[in-house]
Amino acid sequence: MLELHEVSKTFFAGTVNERRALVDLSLHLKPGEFVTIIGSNGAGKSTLLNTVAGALIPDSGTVRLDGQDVTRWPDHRRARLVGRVFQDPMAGTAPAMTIEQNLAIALARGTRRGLRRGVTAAKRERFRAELASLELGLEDRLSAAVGLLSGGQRQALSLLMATFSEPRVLLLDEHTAALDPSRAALVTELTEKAVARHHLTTVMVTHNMEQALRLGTRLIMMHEGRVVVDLDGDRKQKATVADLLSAFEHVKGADLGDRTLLQ
Ligand SMILES: Nc1ncnc2c1ncn2[C@@H]1O[C@H](COP(=O)(O)OP(=O)(O)OP(=O)(O)O)[C@@H](O)[C@H]1O
Repeated sequence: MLELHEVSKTFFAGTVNERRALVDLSLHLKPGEFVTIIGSNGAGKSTLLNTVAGALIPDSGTVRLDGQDVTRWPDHRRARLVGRVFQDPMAGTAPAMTIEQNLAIALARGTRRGLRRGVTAAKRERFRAELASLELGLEDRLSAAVGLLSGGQRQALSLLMATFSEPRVLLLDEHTAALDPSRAALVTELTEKAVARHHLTTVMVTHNMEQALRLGTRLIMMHEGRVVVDLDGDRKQKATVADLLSAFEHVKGADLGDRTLLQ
């Protein structure tokens, strides 16, 4: 479903500021696989997601999505294939537009500009039903400006917008990190439901080790642009925070950084 083969990306190559963000990184995800990614600061986690989304083109290597080589496709060309939710609740939605306008844009994602963005009665009914599944009462606020919603509500809406057109891969970039604990728990629960409902192939970056262990079917740890630990099946199920910490200790020079949460 998602195949990264020997992908490398270096910023400011050949200067004193050179940063090797991804180093010959290979990662193959089967359909429906849900991988959580942890790693030290600057390990390359966001660069990996940007490379899958097409926000960054790698220096070398290939990215294949659903069997197609998308390595050189710009992000707008991949929009239909990739859903993404960012850490910042403000990033995924247009605040001045209404809930239904935002949903209409998400539904039209990847189709030709200007086509099919209008809100018809049939679409409105679908939006109402989808919003009701969030259980936040948003189905009665279709005409409300998104800027009026709380951070948690906006993140739930962003998640819905990223998933309801069933992308081939869903990218979650620390999408619960900016929320208070109860809202983070709600968005996490909605994430699990959406992934299960649409059988989404998912890549989630998190600094929360407990979350990385509990969610998903596979866990990878990155360091200096490489995958240094890759656990799935029983090995992931049985792993503990202590195991992850000890794995980090065995990676030369690894520093968890001050943003990592152990539970
Ligand atoms: N647009 C950019 N321009 C220059 N350097 C960049 C850029 N994006 C990332 N880098 C560098 O590439 C390396 C990997 O960064 P990246 O943001 O992918 O790491 P990360 O694992 O997401 O880190 P964090 O957990 O701190 O968010 C870092 O050294 C970073 O400074």
